[in-house]
Amino acid sequence: MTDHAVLELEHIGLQIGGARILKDVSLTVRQGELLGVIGPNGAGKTTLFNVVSGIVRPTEGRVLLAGRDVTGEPVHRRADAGLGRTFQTSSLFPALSVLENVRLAAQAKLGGATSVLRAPKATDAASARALDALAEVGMAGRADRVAGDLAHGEKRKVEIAMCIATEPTLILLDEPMAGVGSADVPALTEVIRALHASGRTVLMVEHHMDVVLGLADRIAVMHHGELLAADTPEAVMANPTVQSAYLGEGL
Ligand SMILES: Nc1ncnc2c1ncn2[C@@H]1O[C@H](COP(=O)(O)OP(=O)(O)OP(=O)(O)O)[C@@H](O)[C@H]1O
Repeated sequence: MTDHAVLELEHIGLQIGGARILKDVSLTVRQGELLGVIGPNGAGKTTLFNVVSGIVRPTEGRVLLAGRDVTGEPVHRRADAGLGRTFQTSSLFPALSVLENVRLAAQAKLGGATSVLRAPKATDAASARALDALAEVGMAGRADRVAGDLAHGEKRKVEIAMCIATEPTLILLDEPMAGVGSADVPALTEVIRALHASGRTVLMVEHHMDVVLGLADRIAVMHHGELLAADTPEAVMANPTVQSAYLGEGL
């Protein structure tokens, strides 16, 4: 991990109608860091992710990617700037093969897919990148399978491969364990651990506390739209404010 800030959230606020969904959230993600975001249901975690990726524009504050203010920029410009994201629900094309799914993601980033002259070369580069990404998540052996036929945990791995095929500088994982059977959680956890070990920067919302505690360098705790704490897993678990926010919710 370095001190270089990949993402900076400065005093983020979001007001929708009379409701204050996010309140003065300031947070920095450093290069190579895995930062877990936790909080009870409705705390504002997904909304915060949407602010980072550009789906939702905050009513207050700034979002900086690698020091550049992207607050007013749309989703695709942030993707061009190095932001990669997975979603809570599956984003795979079920009728296409695993490789085709990942290649489409790589092609979208490499460009050239719409150019007749550059298409073959771009396709080769995209295929190579897609195979590398599949190997990284342990799915190279499944490249020719129809995506819709995969087990849920495997689909999640392919979605992560699609994300890394775009070579992002910051990866947002939105509840990567959502819908994954408990038997598949350890393998998926290891995929995320390996992503982090390879030096990638990851911001992850996850309800599975064991997973977050086992993977994160730091944990940010959201509650009622506020950031209660952002600290090491040990410090967060020992924090009385965090404990009371989770009272009755089984921290
Ligand atoms: N567009 C919107 N209009 C009104 N309220 C909204 C909107 N988007 C989110 N909210 C509210 O903001 C709060 C935070 O929602 P959010 O989905 O970000 O929470 P969360 O921490 O991700 O919850 P969960 O863990 O259940 O996914 C909730 O009370 C939600 O109802």
